[in-house]
Amino acid sequence: MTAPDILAFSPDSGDDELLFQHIARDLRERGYAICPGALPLSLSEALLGHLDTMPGSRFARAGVGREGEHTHNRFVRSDEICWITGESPAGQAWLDWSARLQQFLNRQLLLGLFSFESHFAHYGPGDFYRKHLDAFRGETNRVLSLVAYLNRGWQPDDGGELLMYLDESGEQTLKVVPALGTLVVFLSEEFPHEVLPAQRDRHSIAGWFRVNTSTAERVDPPR
Ligand SMILES: O=C(O)CCC(=O)C(=O)O
Ligand SMILES: [Fe+2]
Repeated sequence: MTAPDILAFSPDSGDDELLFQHIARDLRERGYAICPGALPLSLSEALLGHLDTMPGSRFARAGVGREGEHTHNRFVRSDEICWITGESPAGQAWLDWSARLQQFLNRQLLLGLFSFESHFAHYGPGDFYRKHLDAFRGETNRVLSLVAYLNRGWQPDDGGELLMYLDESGEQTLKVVPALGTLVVFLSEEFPHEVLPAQRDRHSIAGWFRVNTSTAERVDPPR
């Protein structure tokens, strides 16, 4: 297993431009970017504060599959999610920040990202999400996946890593610790990945930038 070098950002830098440049460069060069401590601290704090106030009833068991084939398959994933609509100030701040990233990447990489959907995810102890792709080649308009972790004090033996498969053979993998402020961005069609079970509650946001296709009117899948 080889872990490519990862450039860390100071969470206090407050300089989105530098971070966005780093993400754009890594996406261009290898199709993914992993940025520990990169989510602006004020945004992390706001999202954590919001999570604290959210009743568990706002979360619903996550499903898999597209519209017609949408199912709740406990063998594939066992987390629960809550879509981010922007009705809370923290949710809106997240959407604003993601919109700035979208605009930057569109300018730099001409990706034509058109919209963004995202949800909070909660994995309880033992929960997992088996190996999957966020988009299937030619079948969907999810282009870029964005994950942000919201876990203070994550310890090495807490588990819950994101395991990314970097090559077709599945030999080259990368484990990402879901520590507060770590961001992962990757081409949705290119990288299978899975969430390993954790020993404790694991909070994150998962989001997808989409292009506008002829099927864009459909709710596809977000559920
Ligand atoms: O939380 C993570 O590390 C990744 C989640 C994920 O793969 C997904 O929601 O599609
Ligand atoms: Fe995923």
